[in-house]
Amino acid sequence: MATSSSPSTFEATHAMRSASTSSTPLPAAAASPLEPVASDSDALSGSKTAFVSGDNFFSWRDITYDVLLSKARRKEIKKQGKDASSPSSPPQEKASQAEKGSASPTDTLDEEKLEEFNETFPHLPPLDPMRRRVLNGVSGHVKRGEMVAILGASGAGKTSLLSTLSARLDKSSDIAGEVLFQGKQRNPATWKRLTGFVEQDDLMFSALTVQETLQYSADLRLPKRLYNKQERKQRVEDSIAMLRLEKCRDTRIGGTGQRGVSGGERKRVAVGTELVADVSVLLLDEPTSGLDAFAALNLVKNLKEITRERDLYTLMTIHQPSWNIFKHFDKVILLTRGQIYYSGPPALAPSWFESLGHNVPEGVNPADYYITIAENYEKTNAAEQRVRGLLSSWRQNGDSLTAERAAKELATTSQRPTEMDRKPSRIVPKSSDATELAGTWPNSWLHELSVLTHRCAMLIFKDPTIVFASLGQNIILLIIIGFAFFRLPLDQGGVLARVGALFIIPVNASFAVLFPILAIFPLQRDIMLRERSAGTYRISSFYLSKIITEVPNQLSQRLLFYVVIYWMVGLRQSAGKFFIWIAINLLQVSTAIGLGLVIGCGAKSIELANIFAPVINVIFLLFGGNLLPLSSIPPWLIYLHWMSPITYTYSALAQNEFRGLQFTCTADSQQCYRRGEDVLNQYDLGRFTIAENAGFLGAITVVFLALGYVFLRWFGKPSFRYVQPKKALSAQ
Ligand SMILES: Nc1ncnc2c1ncn2[C@@H]1O[C@H](COP(=O)(O)OP(=O)(O)OP(=O)(O)O)[C@@H](O)[C@H]1O
Repeated sequence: MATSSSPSTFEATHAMRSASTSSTPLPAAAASPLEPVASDSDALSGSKTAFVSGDNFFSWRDITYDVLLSKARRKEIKKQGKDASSPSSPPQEKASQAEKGSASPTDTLDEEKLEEFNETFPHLPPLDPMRRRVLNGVSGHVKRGEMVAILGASGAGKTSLLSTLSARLDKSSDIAGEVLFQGKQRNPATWKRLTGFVEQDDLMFSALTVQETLQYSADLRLPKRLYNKQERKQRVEDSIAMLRLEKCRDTRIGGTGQRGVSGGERKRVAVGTELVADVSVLLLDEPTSGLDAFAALNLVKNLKEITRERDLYTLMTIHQPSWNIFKHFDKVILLTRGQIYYSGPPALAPSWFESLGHNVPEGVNPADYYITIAENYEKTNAAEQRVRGLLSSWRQNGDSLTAERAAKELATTSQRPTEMDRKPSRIVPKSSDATELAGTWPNSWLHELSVLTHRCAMLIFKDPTIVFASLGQNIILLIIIGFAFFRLPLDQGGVLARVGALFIIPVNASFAVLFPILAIFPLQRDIMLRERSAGTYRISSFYLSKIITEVPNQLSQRLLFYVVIYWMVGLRQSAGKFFIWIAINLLQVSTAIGLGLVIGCGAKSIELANIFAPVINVIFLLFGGNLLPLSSIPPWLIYLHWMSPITYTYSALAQNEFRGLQFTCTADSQQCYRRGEDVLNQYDLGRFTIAENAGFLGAITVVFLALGYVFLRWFGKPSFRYVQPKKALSAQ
């Protein structure tokens, strides 16, 4: 494969090269008050990058994104630093690194390399040896109504660029550069509502239909004061039509083990959940992944139409597109090692690469070819030179090429690229001026609560698998426990069996309630995180909606169990005692719901939740029952006894049953309890009254629910970070 940059077959190459050497600013005629242009000669000192910005542009310049190296690697580097400063550091190490050639600017950071880096990129923030530079001086822009793709091999930095531009970044990374939307800094108060971000793992509720999914999104994201119910419905209808989802509107989304919409339709629905809102920027992370070539092409064509129709700024990452798909983009940005090696219309890519001596072999998909040549898959020096050649050619000449094109784009200043072939949009956003929404939520807290509660209830009704499974579990345990303790007699055997039954019933409840909650809550939490990163609703309304639906759901499921088991075991025949039995057990179920929410909100994944839940439950039953007498619990563990809901449930149920009960003794009884009070004294179950125990259970429920809320706030806060001009390596 030839790697030289001559002979040139690209007509613009000559012009480009001369432009780059003379550092020609953009033609003055191109600039207008509406479309301010920052060119080579202004803005960031030292930057060579042409910067196109203005009312019709979403632009970014010299983006750098540095991530912390792993702890072990940082330790190693620190150690190496110390060793290097000692005279005994091995010189051959440096030589071998230089020979290999680095994969990215920060893979090895000897002084020579730092110097070379600073000479090549004087306008970028210096490298930090403790960080890895994932994006290195990336610039570009999307014009209104354009669809742009970011392409590159795995690990090239595509998702990082998309995340930086969307501002969805974690706190540990360092970012620098400049991002302008319509010529201004992004406003943190409005940006998340202006952008629709379609994530790669399109999490959705499998039980809801396409229409329901879109309707809930519209009801939550469109402000009620601007859109009445009918208009929100209409927006969903229009989105269904735009995304060609008519045929599957009543089909469930589906998921693992549940038939639903096709992969392509699922992606469209994910796009739809963003598009029902008044977004201006549509960002998509690998929307075609997992789709066959036909479905992928259809999706891209559809996205292009929508981009035109709604005048969006659309930017997506894409992995190995077919040439057919590649051609559909208005512009493509090719990335390798966090740097651009081509940015421009796809139609001009062949000439650019040919000018560098890279002719696409016959029968090879050009898009694949361009991505492949920018990686050193062969792990040879020649391949390394090829990759470096591509990068340096773009650095030297590509920017000028971009500048030339930008000048042309700007010359057609107020015209959108597709003004001529645009259809009038079905959807006319009412809150496109996002300042209207700045600092406020789209809807009132009560509206959020009502929509979210409705959705939670629908999820229970429409996917009763978990409810049926828990009911089945309750019935099986009812039969086993009921017959094991069936109609207990009032003799000494009946005393011990009663003690066992009154302990095992709350223990069973704590497991039976906790696990069904953990089976569904983590997914709901992840969907909440995605929805909240678009500023959709408050955490408190989400959390309360969950409590409002989960409490009656669990209580009603358990109620039947408690009624029947009371009769089967043959507990006290008194209405008052029966209702106390029900009340105490339901209070304990509330503590189990609270614990489920604490674990569900606190554990980062369902796997972790399923590890924590049994451990916590076993601790509570061990220290809360009569397995371990109070006197034998070590003092430093005694608080576990007082924290356990089983302690109070068991004590209250035992008092309710045993107080005033008489037992018979036979001559051969080794130990005889004649009165129920003797049993309570023996097991130390009368420390608090029934009412006090009920109070403690109520208090534990409140503490658990509050703790769950704190965890949810803690882990559920989306992280947004905005680069600020000239504030290198800082973040908000
Ligand atoms: N927060 C982070 N911490 C550590 N490394 C990171 C972080 N973010 C990105 N990286 C690294 O940066 C590189 C680029 O990642 P990115 O996800 O942007 O690649 P990509 O081009 O989207 O790849 P893919 O197509 O496989 O998704 C990868 O090597 C990744 O491991």
